[in-house]
Amino acid sequence: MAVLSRLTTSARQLSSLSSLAYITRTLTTTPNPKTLYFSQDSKDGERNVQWVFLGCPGVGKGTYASRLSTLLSVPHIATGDLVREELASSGPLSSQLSEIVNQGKLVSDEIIINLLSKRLEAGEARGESGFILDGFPRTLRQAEILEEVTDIDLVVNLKLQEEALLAKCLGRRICSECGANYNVATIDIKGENGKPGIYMAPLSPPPSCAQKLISRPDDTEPVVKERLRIYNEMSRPVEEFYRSRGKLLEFDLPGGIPESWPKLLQALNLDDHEVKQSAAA
Ligand SMILES: Nc1ncnc2c1ncn2[C@@H]1O[C@H](COP(=O)(O)OP(=O)(O)O)[C@@H](O)[C@H]1O
Repeated sequence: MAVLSRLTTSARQLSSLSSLAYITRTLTTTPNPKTLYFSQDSKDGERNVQWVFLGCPGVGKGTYASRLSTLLSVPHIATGDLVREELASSGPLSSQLSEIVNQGKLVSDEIIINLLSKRLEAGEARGESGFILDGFPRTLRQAEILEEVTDIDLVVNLKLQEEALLAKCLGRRICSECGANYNVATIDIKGENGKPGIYMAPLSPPPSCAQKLISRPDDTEPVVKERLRIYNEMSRPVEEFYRSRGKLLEFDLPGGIPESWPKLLQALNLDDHEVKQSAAA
């Protein structure tokens, strides 16, 4: 896969890539996801979608990226998961990574690109094509490198007010046995001064997972606040990077999954048939 070899080369050369030039354009057009999605038909010899999900910690990137990856039959690649797998493997990087992650900081561009290259390589060996990236790029430099190695079709920017983000991170639970994600928080923020309120019901575990729930060590209040601060400092510019290239689709979450999923599909122009199939799944 060309993307892989170019990304691997970028990973090797990263330290020398001190000033990758990028053109700041003032395009404010919104991409047309319908065109993007339907142009991917493999029968026409086109490749699968190459999408990116941006958004603050706790916004639900993983939830929606994972649902869309099933719908579009492309892998969902979350760099946070790659980091956690590396941590769990107790490999040479793991103690260095755990310190960084547990302080809410970003790991280096070089490490993250190496982990992503390895993941793409393994996927290529399994015959994967296309991707939905979640949590990458998170710095301007990562975005510039990605732009150099491949064409990203669409970038979905999920948005939610900060009060809800903190509550969602603190309410996040994972089944230690099957890895499924749940959320025990009930979010009920009243609208005021023209700002809309938002209600999100908890995503409760079934009895089979209820006794096995754990929290991520970086989902504590001080660490979440630091991750939000770092997102604003390091990742907001990535939104502008894609906005200026006409690739950014802004999506304000209207509520929990039942309200947001159909609206997201609508915003992406994925047709009724697919919506009904996925709602039934
Ligand atoms: N693209 C990236 N660049 C640097 N660090 C990353 C990247 N993706 C993940 N990480 C590291 O992994 C941690 C967990 O990532 P993730 O699960 O995506 O968290 P979040 O809930 O904050 O979006 C991050 O706080 C960061 O330390």
